[in-house]
Amino acid sequence: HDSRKEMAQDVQTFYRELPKVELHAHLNGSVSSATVEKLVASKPHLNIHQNMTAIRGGQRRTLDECFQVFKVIHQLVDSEEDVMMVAKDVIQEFAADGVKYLELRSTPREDGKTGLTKRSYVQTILEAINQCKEDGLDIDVRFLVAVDRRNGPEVAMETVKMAEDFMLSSDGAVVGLDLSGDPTVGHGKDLLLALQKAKNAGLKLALHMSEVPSQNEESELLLSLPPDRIGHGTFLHPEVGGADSLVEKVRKNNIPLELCLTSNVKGQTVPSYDKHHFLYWYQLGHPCVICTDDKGVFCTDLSQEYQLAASTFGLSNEAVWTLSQRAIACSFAPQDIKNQLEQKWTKLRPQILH
Ligand SMILES: CNc1ncnc2c1ncn2[C@@H]1O[C@H](COP(=O)(O)O)[C@@H](O)[C@H]1O
Ligand SMILES: [Zn+2]
Repeated sequence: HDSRKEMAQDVQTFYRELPKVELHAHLNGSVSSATVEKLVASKPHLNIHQNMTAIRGGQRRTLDECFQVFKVIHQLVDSEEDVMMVAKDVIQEFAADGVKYLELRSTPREDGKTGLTKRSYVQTILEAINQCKEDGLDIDVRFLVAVDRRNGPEVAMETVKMAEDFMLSSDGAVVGLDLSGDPTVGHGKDLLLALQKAKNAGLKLALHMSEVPSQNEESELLLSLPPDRIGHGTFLHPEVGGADSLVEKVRKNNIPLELCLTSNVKGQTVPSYDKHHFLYWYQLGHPCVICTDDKGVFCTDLSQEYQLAASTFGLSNEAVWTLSQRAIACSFAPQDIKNQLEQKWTKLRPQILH
């Protein structure tokens, strides 16, 4: 059945109309069931079914099982043509959900059989971004090149070099670097040099950190860079085995957190919505940005995530509006774009917040 229809019924108009900023979205995790259907139909020999690419309703998976799901999606998306369709669909879906500014991230992949190279992979996504712009979609899209921590320091360095090239040649579309991948594999210390190089070159850093317990040492190291944003940061604070020193560093540097409620609950790193670390950081007045992570895999969208945060933590519409507006400043957009977005929010406010 169609999960988008399921959602549309129970997300209130206010959250749909709310202008939103999405800063943490992995391309292949964001592929909707409608797009998966098209991919499955074009590759019948793979014998892949819808239920292998998405975690529906009240289902939970271990984080490990979530990473198996990405492998299935990667099998379905293995050519320039697929990457183009997926990127365009994902951008259109975010735009239709009221996202006015989107930072997509994706890990460059190659495939000998289709001729896909890591460079053509990124180039294709940038082309999709340009096409959506030409189509007049009301969404500004930027791109973060992702480093998969599983692939080790050499690939990380190679990816950083490519990201630097694209930053200079993409007319402002490539703004930063992401560090992601299975958090239980590899160690941040081996990637520090590559990350430092990216930062020195002017790429912004959005790093997954403390997504699982017992990574204080790695998080301490990564925070020394320091990154420009943190993905998840689920286990940074002392109440969950983190440390005061970590919290202090994050607060002192005012590093925004990208928080993904459904992803964390379905991936079982957080036991229930009301126990989500959003509350801890929000109560400190720390910059928190609500994001989807993998809207396709976790069957959600950004409107739904805002509604979830509001209903779980009792946020007024006013507070939700402020939350979405404050995300603008956390983006890696150039200052003139941030100003334009602020103006857009100011203009829309009386129509939507009554
Ligand atoms: C659930 N929590 C998560 N933690 C860490 N990394 C994640 C992730 N969700 C997604 N990714 C990263 O994004 C890739 C899929 O998109 P792309 O092929 O890059 O577009 C995954 O393979 C993983 O590296
Ligand atoms: Zn993520």
